[in-house]
Amino acid sequence: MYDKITPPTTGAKITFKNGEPVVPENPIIPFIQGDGTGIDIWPATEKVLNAAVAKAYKGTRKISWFRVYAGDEACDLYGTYQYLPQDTLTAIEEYGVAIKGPLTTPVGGGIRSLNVALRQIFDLYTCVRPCRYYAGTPSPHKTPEKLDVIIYRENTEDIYLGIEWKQGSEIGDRLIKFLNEELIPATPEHGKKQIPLDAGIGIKPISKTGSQRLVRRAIKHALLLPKNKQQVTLVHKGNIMKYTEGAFRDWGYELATTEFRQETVTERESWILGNKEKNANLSLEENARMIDPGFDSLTPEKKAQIVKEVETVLNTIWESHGNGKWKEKIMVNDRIADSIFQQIQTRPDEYSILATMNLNGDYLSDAAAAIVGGLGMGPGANIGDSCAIFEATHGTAPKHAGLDKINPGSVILSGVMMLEFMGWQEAADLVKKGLGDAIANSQVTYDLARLMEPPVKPLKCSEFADAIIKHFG
Ligand SMILES: NC(=O)C1=CN([C@@H]2O[C@H](COP(=O)(O)OP(=O)(O)OC[C@H]3O[C@@H](n4cnc5c(N)ncnc54)[C@H](OP(=O)(O)O)[C@@H]3O)[C@@H](O)[C@H]2O)C=CC1
Ligand SMILES: O=C(O)CCC(=O)C(=O)O
Ligand SMILES: [Mg+2]
Repeated sequence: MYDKITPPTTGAKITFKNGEPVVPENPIIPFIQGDGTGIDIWPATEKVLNAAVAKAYKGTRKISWFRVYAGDEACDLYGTYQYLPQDTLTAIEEYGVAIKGPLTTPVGGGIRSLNVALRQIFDLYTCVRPCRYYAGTPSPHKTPEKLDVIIYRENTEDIYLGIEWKQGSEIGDRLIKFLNEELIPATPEHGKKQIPLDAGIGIKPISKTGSQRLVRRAIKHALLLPKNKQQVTLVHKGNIMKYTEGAFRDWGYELATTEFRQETVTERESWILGNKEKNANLSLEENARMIDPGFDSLTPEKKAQIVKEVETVLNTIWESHGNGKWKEKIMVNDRIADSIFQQIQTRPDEYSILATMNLNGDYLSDAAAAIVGGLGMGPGANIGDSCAIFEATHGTAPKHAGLDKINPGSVILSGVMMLEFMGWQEAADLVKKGLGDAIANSQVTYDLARLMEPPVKPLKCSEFADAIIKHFG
């Protein structure tokens, strides 16, 4: 079945039932060490996860690691350009849950992202990236503890689908000609716009199915959070990209107010209900004026539309959501993407789950990680209906590779997410405690040490792993 790798002789497969993992006591879990600093981070991660499982379950549970290859080391083993060998894909498909270090993607040309390819091949449509603060972590932000968000990033479409044509390529030029001469003139709203003849072209597909399955998972997660964190914010640039990013927002609201009607309230609905609660005699038009500050300057048609919106909300959900009942529901709101970058800094405690499309989520996850300690503290999971691959937010950080220096925190915390996904909460809790206590005792790698006041002597990557294990208690 495999060409150059052999699965462990002990252990069993994780399977999936209705999208949930069914985990044996001794699961076989494939791992990709990764390029660049993967060589430092992976051994540290494996050591910490093994120690936590051994301590939590005293030998009754154990992970059998199965080394599989991707990136540079795959080319070393399988031959030139064999960046993502079939063996690796077969192993991940067979064993269902995997964990990986970072993989290199060249800019401008060369291979497309192996990271993105894995997400697409296994339809891992949800990228989950929690950004939470561990006490004692130095941060450039004054109140990093106020940020506690989980980014739910759509993981398979948007411009990451990778359908692009290089400037000057034959098909790219044909496409521009076709658009300029036929499709754009046939679309009156585009007026006399034309695409520059020397442009590269990329396609940005955002589908209803892709958007709604992502938002569905985000809302399901919100249902499990404490009441004060039960909120999902749809992040988009829909003012500019109306039929892609704007549609993501609309489809998100549509899903929330149909599939989760009893569990959710939208921000606009909460305003309408709240206005009526404060003044039972408020007319529909007065209510409409209060939810839309520019109401009086709108056209009659637009005014009528908003009055109708108010009427529909009051007719359909007053009974289930009115008289303050909406305060017990999951709040679904939306924010423009550029605004959310400043909001997570200026009003971090107002946000909880941020549901995004692929590109916005990529940007936002590095920005949010920076607030809580940097890319060394940014874990992640790529989750589909029958497979999950855990990986950090950061990349290969090549200048630090092989120096036993880099912070393994993000991949270790990705391992924590994997243990939680498997239901091995006791082991996950041990790692979180160990990592939290190591940081609280200023036992940290260079990235955090340099931000501490007064500065502390940094631990090596491997020493940080040992410190975490010592702090299991
Ligand atoms: N999922 C994946 O596998 C990903 C892969 N990549 C790929 O990685 C390669 C390198 O990308 P690059 O843009 O340099 O981004 P990286 O995320 O690899 O690194 C950028 C900088 O972030 C800091 N950093 C990254 N990881 C850590 C860590 N574990 N601990 C502490 N600090 C960290 C370092 O800053 P400093 O030097 O200031 O300390 C580093 O120089 C590219 O080929 C890119 O495509 C990128 C993102 C995700
Ligand atoms: O695949 C890559 O090289 C980059 C991906 C990335 O930045 C991310 O998923 O956060
Ligand atoms: Mg990224």
